[in-house]
Amino acid sequence: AKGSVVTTPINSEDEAYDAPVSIGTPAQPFNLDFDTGSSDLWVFSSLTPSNERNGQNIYTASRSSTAKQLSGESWKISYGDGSSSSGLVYSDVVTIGGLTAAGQAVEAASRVSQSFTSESATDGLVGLAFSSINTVSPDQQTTFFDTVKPSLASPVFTADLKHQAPGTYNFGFIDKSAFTGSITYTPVDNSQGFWGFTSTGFQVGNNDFQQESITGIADTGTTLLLLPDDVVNAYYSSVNNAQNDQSAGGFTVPCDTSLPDFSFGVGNNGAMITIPGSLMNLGPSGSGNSCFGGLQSSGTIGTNIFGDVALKAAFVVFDSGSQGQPQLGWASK
Ligand SMILES: O=C(Cc1ccccc1)Nn1cnc2ccccc21
Repeated sequence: AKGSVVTTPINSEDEAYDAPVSIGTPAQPFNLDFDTGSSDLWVFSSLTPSNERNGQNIYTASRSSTAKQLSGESWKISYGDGSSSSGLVYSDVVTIGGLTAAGQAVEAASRVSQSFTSESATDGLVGLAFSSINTVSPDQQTTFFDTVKPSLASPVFTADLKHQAPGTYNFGFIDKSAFTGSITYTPVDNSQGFWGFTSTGFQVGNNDFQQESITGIADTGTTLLLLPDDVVNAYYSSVNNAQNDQSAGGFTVPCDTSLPDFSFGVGNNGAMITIPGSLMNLGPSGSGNSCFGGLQSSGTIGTNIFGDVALKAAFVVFDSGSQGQPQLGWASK
């Protein structure tokens, strides 16, 4: 089987990307954030207090003839940015891009934190990291990808995010028309449950390539590209009037400045993904006439994060192991 679903930026800053998902019988429609940085499929629900909702679609299990509560099961998740949600668990039919997962764990929120409430465009998340970090307790559940994997023509999914334009998540196949050149594969360390890999280094504009092992995760659920301070300083030191403005939350640049490209190395054959300078500006920072940089410090996080700013410059293959070992494939587009 194969699936293909269109994913769309939720706002003019490409802050996150939603895609349509149907849950239950008859189908209840949702717009969910596909997140390769977590492994819970959760939705706003009839359990979510009305003062924590803001127009989101809600899942009502009692209206689905195929919903079954997983008794005694619950979930509770917190994300790196401090946001969180928790609730109860049902199994139900979940359809994404023509692919149907019967008996998928659907995590119904009985509470959500403020940033989820205020993001009215997003009704929840589809976790696409490894099932080893799914939070359902006492019986851990599988991600949508793991649930449908046995039925897929190939145990892969791909992410093709775009700047201010619809992109695509495909399941079970690689669309050769979606990228240029060849795909460079690199091994994945999934010991922490993420799509972890090591980039071989970086390049600012047309300067020399800087060889530096940069270990991080490919995370569609994170907006920014979060890298070590030496990389971030090398980039912004090449931008006139760039400044690290704590009141803005990081590096800002003058909004009318053309920015250098930023490239990062993948694989052991010298391949690079190049983020055009235009995509390194995320728009007004909220203070002064400065704009917020798409590259920021991973500082105290403990890992580097190749978020949407990086991923939207590439066609990315999340390969769970057609060769036994999970791997990430990177291609330009
Ligand atoms: O939380 C983060 C970014 C982050 C910030 C600081 C430390 C570590 C990571 N991304 N993310 C990934 N999936 C998410 C889902 C919801 C909210 C944020 C999400």
